[in-house]
Amino acid sequence: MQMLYNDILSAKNQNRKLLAILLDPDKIDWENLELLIGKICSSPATHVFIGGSRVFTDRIDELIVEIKDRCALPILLFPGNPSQISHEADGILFLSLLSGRNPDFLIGHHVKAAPTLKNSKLEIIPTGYILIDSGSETAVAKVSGTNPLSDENEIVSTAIAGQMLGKKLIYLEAGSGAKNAVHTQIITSVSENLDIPLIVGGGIKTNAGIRNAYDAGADLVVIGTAFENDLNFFGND
Ligand SMILES: CC(C)=CCC/C(C)=C/CC/C(C)=C/CC/C(C)=C/COP(=O)(O)OP(=O)(O)O
Ligand SMILES: O=P(O)(O)OC[C@@H](O)CO
Ligand SMILES: [Mg+2]
Repeated sequence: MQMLYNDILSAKNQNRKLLAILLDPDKIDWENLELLIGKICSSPATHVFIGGSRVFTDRIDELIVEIKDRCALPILLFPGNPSQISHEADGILFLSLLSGRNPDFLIGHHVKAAPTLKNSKLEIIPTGYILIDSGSETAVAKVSGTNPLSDENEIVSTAIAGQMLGKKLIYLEAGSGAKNAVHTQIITSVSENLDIPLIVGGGIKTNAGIRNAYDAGADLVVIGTAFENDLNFFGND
């Protein structure tokens, strides 16, 4: 049963906006984990995403178990490669980097991960991942050796192709800590051309930035760096 996906879909249909906090397992302050989890639980977040373009720690399982012990939010893996798969999570954004032409990130990592995922209880959500130019080179561009897109027509066409390929979500990514978030005009054009839910993330630094992304047509917004830097971010304006 596609519980997680059905919830995202019904939220979209009811215009109920969703918010994910992205945790990079390498950047966890383990001494203050309880505080972090408390802040996540009392935040407006509806989901927790876990991942990074590169992750070196072997404590992903432990991190997820700790969060699940204290917090009821669904946990979705957001992996840069197959080494980040944890069976403790609820689901996985099975990302294909549609903005690039690197076969490893279009299908190669997926082939490697498939046997493990087939034997797991993780809910698998095929996701078209589109890297958008945000003013400077991002970690995703570096690890994948691909260029971000900047042309609006190409971005919209890529998103439509993703939906036609059967992706269940489209994710417009400016890159973690990006100088500029995805432009509202791009979010609107893409959302008007899609039936499936639209995720937007990267470089959103204020609560007003979250609202702008929602108003432009994002169904789910991802916040990583701003929350990492300030655990009271969601109390600010
Ligand atoms: C199918 C499996 C198992 C993996 C898919 C692999 C693909 C196609 C990934 C897409 C490209 C990619 C490298 C995505 C990483 C997404 C991510 C978690 C970004 C988070 O931010 P970071 O790039 O780690 O930022 P920092 O450098 O600030 O930590
Ligand atoms: O860290 P930030 O800039 O919030 O980006 C979140 C996420 O979209 C990155 O993959
Ligand atoms: Mg990272």
